[in-house]
Amino acid sequence: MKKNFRKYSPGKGQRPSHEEAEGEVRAKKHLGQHFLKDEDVAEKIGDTLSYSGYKHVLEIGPGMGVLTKYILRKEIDVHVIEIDTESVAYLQEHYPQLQGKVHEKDFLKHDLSEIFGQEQFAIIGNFPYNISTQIVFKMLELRQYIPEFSGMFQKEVAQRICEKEGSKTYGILSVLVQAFYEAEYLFTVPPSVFNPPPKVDSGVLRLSRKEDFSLPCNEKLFFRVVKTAFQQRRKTLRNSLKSFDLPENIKEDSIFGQRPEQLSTTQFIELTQIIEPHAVRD
Ligand SMILES: C[S@@+](CC[C@H](N)C(=O)[O-])C[C@H]1O[C@@H](n2cnc3c(N)ncnc32)[C@H](O)[C@@H]1O
Repeated sequence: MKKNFRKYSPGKGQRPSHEEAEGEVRAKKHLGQHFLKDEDVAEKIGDTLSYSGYKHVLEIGPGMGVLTKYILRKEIDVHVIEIDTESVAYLQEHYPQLQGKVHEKDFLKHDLSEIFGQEQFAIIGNFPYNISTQIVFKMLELRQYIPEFSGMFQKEVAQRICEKEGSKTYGILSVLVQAFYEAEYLFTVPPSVFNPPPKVDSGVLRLSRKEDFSLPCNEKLFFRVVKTAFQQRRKTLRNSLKSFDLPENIKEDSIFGQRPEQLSTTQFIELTQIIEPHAVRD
C-alpha cells in the first residue's frame, strides 16, 4: 500500500481536510455513509472490473463520486444509484457527464430493468455496510443480467463471500455466491482512508459469473437447502434437513452425516439432487 495517500478533492484543488470542506455532503450514519478520501484506493477499486463483455456499469451508492470519477474514465456507459438526496445534488453539480444517469433510488427496491432493460450490466461500489447482505442477495436474484460485480464490503463480509468449505466463516453467502460466480478476495482497506472512519477494516472483492451458471438441480430448492442447513450449522445435515422429507435409506457415513460447513458448493448441488425427488413441490 502506498504511504502518501492523496486527499479526496472533486477537481477544486486540495483542501485542508474533508471535514472542513464546504459544500460537501454531511455523512449520515443511517445510510452507511463512510466517504472514501483516498484517491489511490478509489482508483484501485475502479480497476477491479474488466469492463469487457457488457456495455453498462451500475455504481451503487456513489456518494460524492470519488470512485465514480475513475469509472467514468473507462469506455463504458455509467449509471449510478444513490438514495441520499444531498449526494444526488452534489453529483449533479460536479459530474455533468452523468446527466440523466443519476438515479435517486433505493438500490434494494428499484426495478433495474427500468435502467438497463434486458441488457447485461456490471455492478461496482463502496457499498453501504448496513445493507451488504441484501445487496448480495439482490445481485443473486438478478444473476442472469450481472456478469461481473466488484467492490468494497466490511472485511469479514468480503472474506465470508470468498471463503471455501472447512472454515468457520464459510456459510450461506459463500455457497450461494460461489455456485454462480468465481469469487476473489482482492485487498484490505484500513479505516483511516474514510471519512468518517468505520470501526473495522474493509475488503474488496470481485465476482465473475461462471460461463455455465445454470445449476444441474432445482435452483429454488438449492437456495432453500443451503439456507436451512446453515440455520443449524452445528447439526449434521440429516438432522437439520429433516423438514425436507429425506430418503429413508440415508447412511450414517453419507453426505448427510456431515455438517454444512464441510460441504463444497458442488456437494450442495448433489445434496439438492438427492433431495429433489422427495421434496414437496411449491
Ligand atoms: C460507504 S458510502 C460510499 C460513498 C462513496 N462511494 C465513497 O466511496 O465515498 C455508501 C453510499 O451508499 C449510499 N446508500 C446507502 N443505502 C443505499 C441504498 N439503499 N441505495 C442506494 N444507495 C445507498 C449512501 O448514501 C452512501 O453514499
